[in-house]
Amino acid sequence: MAALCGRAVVCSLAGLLVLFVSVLLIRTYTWPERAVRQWHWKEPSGMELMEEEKEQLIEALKGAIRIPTVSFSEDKQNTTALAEFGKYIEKVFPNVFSSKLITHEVFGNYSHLFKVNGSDHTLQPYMLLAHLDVVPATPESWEVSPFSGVEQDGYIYGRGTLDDKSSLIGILQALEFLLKKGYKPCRSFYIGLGHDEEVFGHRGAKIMAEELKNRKVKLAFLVDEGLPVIDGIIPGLNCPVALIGITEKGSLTLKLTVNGSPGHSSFPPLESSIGILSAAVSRLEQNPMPNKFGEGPERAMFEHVASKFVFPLNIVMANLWAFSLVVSRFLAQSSSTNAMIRTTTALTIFQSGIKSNVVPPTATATVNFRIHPAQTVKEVLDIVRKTIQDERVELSVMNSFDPLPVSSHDVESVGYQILQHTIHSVFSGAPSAPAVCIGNTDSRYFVPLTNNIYRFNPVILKKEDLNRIHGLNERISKEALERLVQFYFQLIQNADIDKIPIPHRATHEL
Ligand SMILES: CCCCCCCC/C=C\CCCCCCCC(=O)N[C@@H](CCCCN)C(=O)O
Ligand SMILES: [Zn+2]
Ligand SMILES: [Zn+2]
Repeated sequence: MAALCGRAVVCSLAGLLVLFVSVLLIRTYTWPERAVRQWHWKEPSGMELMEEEKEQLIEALKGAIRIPTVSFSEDKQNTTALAEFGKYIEKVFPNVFSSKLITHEVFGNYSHLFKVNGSDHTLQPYMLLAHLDVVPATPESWEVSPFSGVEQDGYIYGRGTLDDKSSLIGILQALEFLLKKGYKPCRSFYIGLGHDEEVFGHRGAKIMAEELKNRKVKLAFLVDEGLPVIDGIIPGLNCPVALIGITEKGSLTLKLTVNGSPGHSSFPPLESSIGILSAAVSRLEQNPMPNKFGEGPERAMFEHVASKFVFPLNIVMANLWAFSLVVSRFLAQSSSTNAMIRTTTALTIFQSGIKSNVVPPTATATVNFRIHPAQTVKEVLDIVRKTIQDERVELSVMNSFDPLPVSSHDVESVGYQILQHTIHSVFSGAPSAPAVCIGNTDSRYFVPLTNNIYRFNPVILKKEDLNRIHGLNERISKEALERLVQFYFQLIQNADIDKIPIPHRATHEL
């Protein structure tokens, strides 16, 4: 009897296991079979650049890098360089500045807004954004001078080659080439070039967005800087994947202050302001914000590219219903993937003390949180207070905003489809996936103008290049720069598609 029962249990378990494995395999090998509406794409012209055009493009970027448009803080920018940059683009892109199709305005002295007037006024305009300011660079730590625009081994080096002068020059150069070829757009579009993105964009992009809103402009979609085509960044993903930022993390910057008792270091207080503050920031770092994998759009990103993972990770990614805990633990292991799954905590400034035998009265620290789409500023603040649990640590909010709305990214979404199609043809069939942009962009000011904001940097980025953004030896290969221009060249032409999709066969999305 007991033996019979035992056998029944074993059979049931085996049956369940077979069922479980079958579900895993069915989901893996029929995934993702989403129907994509096929639009009636016109063939964009002139995909290949001529040698002379390539040379012009490379010189245009080098010249832009040599103008040190550095933003140190909101009140400290290199305004001489910002003004020079305005004259520079006027000289390098004469057709853009003289075309009768284009109007040009300056905002906040150094930001530029172009409107390229299309022939079909029934089509809603779209917008391309980039910025001309850059973060500071410490020349002594670089292999080449960061503002020399030096070319070495097929790369152009310099601050801004990835963030964001390459895109700025790419957009203007693509338009310059198109105008030279006699191109006239059907759909109108705006180009916004902000001059203070790296220090919040209050005087550039924010003012431009407010003015467009006053003019009652509504945008079909907007493309700004953002996530790249990643290559080798997610272990097990066996091809480059273009990540399209359909939302952007929120941000909270806190200043922590401890006022203690100052005095002679020969009879120090039992607890100093430095000690109390250090313990508080250490608690914040040692207790990361909760893992939110699966509660925001990051889950869709993995599902989109599930079939591109090597075996057996393809099974795991196509079955996140069963494996999301394992995957989230795995993603928490590296800083770039960790940033996708939780609100991050970055200790960025720590200040106290003036002399070795003086106990300082005050210690301050700045902590920057990037807020996961499934959380809010308020929730993060509550967790911070609970984690620090020390009333001697005063908290003040320096700036904050909640995560940005999720843009449409379905088969009916014109902007997303135009972007996806352009990526597919320029990046040799690379799949794209919706994702969460972990950095912040000027595009957030345009939320009142459109529900369709996409943050995408048309450059392939490998793991070893990640730290060059805002870091040392920032660079772009000449080949990547050419591809970037081809991307904007095609995007502008593809955006001329009308609103009526041609019903077509269902096919793989990727
Ligand atoms: C599944 C993991 C995939 C990880 C991929 C990580 C790829 C990271 C590559 C690029 C980073 C994206 C950067 C997006 C643009 C950020 C622009 C920027 O630097 N913005 C500043 C604004 C500063 C405003 C004033 N503080 C920022 O976010 O700090
Ligand atoms: Zn940038
Ligand atoms: Zn930046």
